[in-house]
Amino acid sequence: MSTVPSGGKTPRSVVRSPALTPPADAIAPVRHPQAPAPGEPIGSHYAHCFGCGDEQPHGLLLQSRAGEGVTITAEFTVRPAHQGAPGLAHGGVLATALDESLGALQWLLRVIAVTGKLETDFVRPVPVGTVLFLTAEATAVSGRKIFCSATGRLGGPDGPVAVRAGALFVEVKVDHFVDNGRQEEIRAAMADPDQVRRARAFEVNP
Ligand SMILES: CCCCC/C=C\C/C=C\C/C=C\C/C=C/CCCC(=O)SCCNC(=O)CCNC(=O)[C@H](O)C(C)(C)COP(=O)(O)OP(=O)(O)OC[C@H]1O[C@@H](n2cnc3c(N)ncnc32)[C@H](O)[C@@H]1OP(=O)(O)O
Repeated sequence: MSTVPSGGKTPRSVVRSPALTPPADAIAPVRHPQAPAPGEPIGSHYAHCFGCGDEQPHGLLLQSRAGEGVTITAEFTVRPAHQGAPGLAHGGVLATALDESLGALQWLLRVIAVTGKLETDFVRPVPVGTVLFLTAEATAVSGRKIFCSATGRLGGPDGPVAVRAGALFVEVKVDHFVDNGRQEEIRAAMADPDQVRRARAFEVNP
């Protein structure tokens, strides 16, 4: 019989697909001079975002803070709306939390990017009521490609690892959203000066 506690897993090395390995000529990510200071909260990029928006009552309401270098920390409280099995978070919701925390790195790089690839490891079940403590880090940049990884821990920043992700984000222009988003929401976003300012600020780099 295993001595591993219920729900626990022996740590194993993470194997990522080749697309998540930066090429030899990739460079280290550079923290933008106007990035929020370490410890500063990173606001929602869009009020209707399922990951961080406060106008999504069943969303994750994930809250992020800037860390040192090109890192962020984030917290997500698992609520009953996020269940997959009785009393446990849905894996897709946990993937969303990882995706959103990785997305928040954009505030430190000051580029707009979308997830091209997201690889997730579900290490431990995450009960409803858990506060998932996430860290995310940009690890390399190659042209428009941003390589990054994230980890989610149960109950505290030093809690047991529950989820991990490796990801590739691809830099895009604001037009990516304008050209592809449903017109109703794009029109509303464009009519909101704060939203437009937020988006345009990312397109002007020193
Ligand atoms: C007015 C409204 C404005 C709203 C925005 C406002 C503010 C934004 C500010 C801040 C944002 C802050 C936080 C955001 C937080 C969000 C977190 C959630 C993020 C998401 O949840 S976002 C949704 C899911 N996401 C998508 O909806 C993407 C759909 N997709 C596409 O739109 C295209 O697919 C795209 C653009 C990815 C690439 O298309 P493309 O034509 O531009 O470029 P291309 O294909 O050439 O790829 C270039 C290089 O990336 C490699 N590459 C690409 N994809 C790969 C893959 N899957 N695996 C391996 N490599 C891949 C290629 O191999 C090539 O590599 P190489 O250069 O070496 O050849």
